[in-house]
Formats: sequence, C-alpha cells, structure tokens
Amino acid sequence: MLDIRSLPTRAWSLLKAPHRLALATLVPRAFAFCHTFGLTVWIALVEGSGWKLIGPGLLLLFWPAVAYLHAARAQNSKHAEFKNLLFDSLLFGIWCSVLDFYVLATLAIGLACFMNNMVVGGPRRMAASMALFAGGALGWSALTGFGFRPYVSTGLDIYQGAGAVIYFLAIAQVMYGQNRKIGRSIVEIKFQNRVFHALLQLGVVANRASNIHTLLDDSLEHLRADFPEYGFAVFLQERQRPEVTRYAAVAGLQLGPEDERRLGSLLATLHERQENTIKLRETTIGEQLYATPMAGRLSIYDGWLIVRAPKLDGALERMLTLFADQLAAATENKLLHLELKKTAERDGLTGIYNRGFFESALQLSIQAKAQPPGLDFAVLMMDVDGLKKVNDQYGHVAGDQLITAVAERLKMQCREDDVLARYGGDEFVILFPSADLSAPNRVAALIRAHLEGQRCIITPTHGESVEVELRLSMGTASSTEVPAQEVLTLADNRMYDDKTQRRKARALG
Ligand SMILES: Nc1nc2c(ncn2[C@@H]2O[C@H](COP(=O)(O)OP(=O)(O)OP(=O)(O)O)[C@@H](O)[C@H]2O)c(=O)[nH]1
Repeated sequence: MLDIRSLPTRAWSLLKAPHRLALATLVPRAFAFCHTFGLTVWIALVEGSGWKLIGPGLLLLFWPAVAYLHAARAQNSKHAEFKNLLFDSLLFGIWCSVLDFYVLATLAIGLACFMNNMVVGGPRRMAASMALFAGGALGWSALTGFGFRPYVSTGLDIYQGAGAVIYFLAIAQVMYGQNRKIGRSIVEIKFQNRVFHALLQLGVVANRASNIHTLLDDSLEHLRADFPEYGFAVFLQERQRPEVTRYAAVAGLQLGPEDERRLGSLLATLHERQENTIKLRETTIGEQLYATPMAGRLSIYDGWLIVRAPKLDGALERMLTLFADQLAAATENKLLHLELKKTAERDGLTGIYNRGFFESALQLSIQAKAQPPGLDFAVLMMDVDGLKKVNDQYGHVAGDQLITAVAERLKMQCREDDVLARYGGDEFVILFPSADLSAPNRVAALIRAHLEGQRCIITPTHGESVEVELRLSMGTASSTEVPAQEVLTLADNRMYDDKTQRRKARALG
C-alpha cells in the first residue's frame, strides 16, 4: 500500500543536485522572467488591457521553477539546462510578440537569450537560439496578428533599461564566479598531477633502491624535483629505543649534522602514533617545519616525514599523508625484501654466502664459459681440519666459533668480485669469476701465509677459553684445465688429496 507520509521523501529522492550550470542560471533566469512579468503588468495597466495580458503573463513566473526541476530530475542535468536555455529563447520570442515588439524589451531580452546560448554552447547554439526566438515571435504573430509598439513611456523605458543592466551585471558576476572556479580547479589539477607523478616516482625509486639509505635519499630527491618549493627530510627511529635514529635523509633543508641530531631527538620525544601532521617548534633552524608520522605503518620503526613549507593547508597535509604512507610501505617492503634476500643467500652462522647462492653463481660462470668470449673461472675448495675434535672436546658452540673465525679470516683474503661461500659443515669455497688458476693459487698462498697455524680463542660450553690452531685443507681448479662442469669436482678431489697428505705428514711428524 502507498504510504502517504513517504511521498515527500520519495519526491525529493527523484531530484538530485543539478549541474552547476543549472544552479548558476537559476537566479538570473528567475529575475529575467519576473522582470518581464512586471513589464507585462505595467503595459497592461498603462493600456488598460487588464487580465487579458496579465493572466497569461502569470505563466512567466512558473517557468524558472519548471526549468530548475527539469534540470534536477534529468539524467544529464547539463544537457537539460542547455535545452532550458533554448526554451528560454522560444518563450521570450513568443512573449516579445505578445508585447507587440516593444523595442527596448525585444532588444534586451533577445540579446540576453543569444548571449546566454553563445556562452554555454558557442555560435551554433546561439544560431539555434536566434532561430527559436525568431520562430516564436513570428509564429505567434502569424497566429494572433502582428502588432508593433515601439514605445510605451519613459518610466517603462527606465524600468526596462535598469532591469537589463541588473541582468547583464548578474550574468557577468556568474561568469566571473565560474572563471574563478575554473582557475582554482586548474591550479588544483596541476598540484594533483605533481602529487601523482611524485607517487609514481616513489614507486620506481623503491623498486630500484638496493638498501634503505638509497631508497630514502632517492625518494626525497624525487619529491624535491617535483616540489622544489618545499624541503623534505625523513627520520626512521627504532620503536623500542626512539632516541636511536636508524635512517635519516634530507633534501632541500638547511640541516647540518647537529640540526639533524637535534631534530632526531625532538622527534623521539613526540607522542608516538600521532595521526596528523604537526608543526615543529624548532626555532634554531629558522624555518617552519611540519612532521607527518608514519606511525603504525612500519613494523619495527617509527618514522617521520618532515617538510619545510611556508604554511600548512589541507592540500599539503593530504599530500604529506600520501607520501608518508607511500614511503612507509616502500621502506617496509624493502626491509622485508632485504631480509628475505639475506635469508635466501646468506649462511645463518657466518653471514657469508650459502651453498645455494654459490651454486647459482657457479652455474652463471659455467654458462659464461659456454658462450663467447668463453670467460674462464676458477674455484678454491677448503675444509677445516679437526672440527669434529673441537666439537667433541669443547662442544658445538665452540665448533661454531671456530667456523665463524675461519669465515672471518677468509673474508679478509677475498676481493670484492670473489664469491666466498660456506659449502657445507666445515667446507668453504671461493668462486673466482673471470679468472684462471693463478687466482685461487694466489689466495691459497695468502691463506697458507696468514691463516694456517694461526690461533683463535674459543669459549667452550663449560670451562675456560682455549686457543685452537686453524688448519685448512685446500684444492684449486680452473676451467682452463677441465670442462666447466668438472671444475668443482676437480677442486674437491685435490682438496681431499691435500687432506690425505697433511694427515700423513702429521702422522710422520
Ligand atoms: N659446531 C658445528 N659443527 C658442525 C657444523 N656443521 C658440521 N659440523 C660438524 O663438523 C664435523 C665435520 O666432519 P669432519 O669433516 O669429519 O670433521 P673434521 O674433524 O674436520 O675431519 P677432517 O676434515 O678429516 O679433519 C662433524 O662433526 C659435524 O658434526 C656446524 O655448523 N657447527
């Protein structure tokens, strides 16, 4: 059953806020039609035609409301308003004929109709408006007879002239308002484009960065390139110890190391998990700084994005929140990525590469040897002597210490391009990409000179620290000697030969 009480609500629900064009024309249209009704009443009184003219004239008062409702109910309110403007021309054309083409009114009303249509739709729509105006005027004259009343009275001329001036000034005011809005929109769009571009750049930078420092530095440089009017800084502090600033990056701010330290401590004292941008009362720097927190978006850090700006407005605050979010997400992802990479590539005990990474690198070297220019590579296999004895005598923790000590000392003998890996329990290997046998032989000689026979202090599970001697069996091989796939096996065999000889030597010695 129809609920009467819901009718007004349902009627309103059919209406929506019409397009700004319909809103902008509502008042000028209402004024123009009311003024024309006043003109009609004046003429009727002067000429004594009474309700014969005033009666139909009342319809003029309804049209602005009908036009507004038409625009508000239409699917496309802007197009509906275009039609309304054309219909204005037709109605006014008819009414000018009704008023027997009172000259001043016909000129002012016609001009207003043509101008309105020209402004919103260009010459074609103005031509349509002229055609409808002329069609309405001539059509009505053809139906009811043509009359011509060039002049009524000076008073009416003044009334009509003043109305025209008010109307055109009102239209000028509307156009000025629209122009200002458009101007503001253009500024906003340009700003949003810069924000959008900067966000895209942050994504690219985050992908390329190899560590958090470069990520933050490059991100700020890009922000600065898009927003040269601002200065930026980022501080990431340990959540557990906020006084420790782990990462800091600055771009476009006059911050010396002392200022950075002061700012870092200031941020550490701020309330954690702030949600909004805050003004920093940092006066010594002499610049107005605002800080947007990254709180809650990073797992082990609290972060702050700092900006130097003349003032904080809504647009800047929204922008800072977006950048802070984006930077936090990029930092968190990078930290996770680096952690995963480390877990996948590194040996948990010694921190050097693990066997998986070494084998991938070896495969690359084998492939490189197969393709022109056929680069040679070499390996050095090593095995710690006597680890089992250390484990048995002093415990596994002591054995771990021995392994770590060997890894540390091997690292010292390697160059940047050498791939040092822990191959197994007490086995180490070094891959020398782009090298012949001289490279592993050189490193083996260095190891014999600087590591063999050296002592390292280990702490047994129970008891006093003890010194153990470092001893390594070694075997080298290169792709200059055997097919690439067999290099590792050859080095391994040579290492076991070395071990056997060393055992024999020890047994004899
Ligand atoms: N502490 C410790 N021991 C390990 C680890 N991985 C393997 N081992 C031990 O290292 C020893 C390796 O065996 P071997 O190669 O026979 O030991 P070794 O005493 O060095 O014998 P040689 O190589 O013949 O001198 C075994 O006792 C393993 O349990 C590790 O990560 N930590």
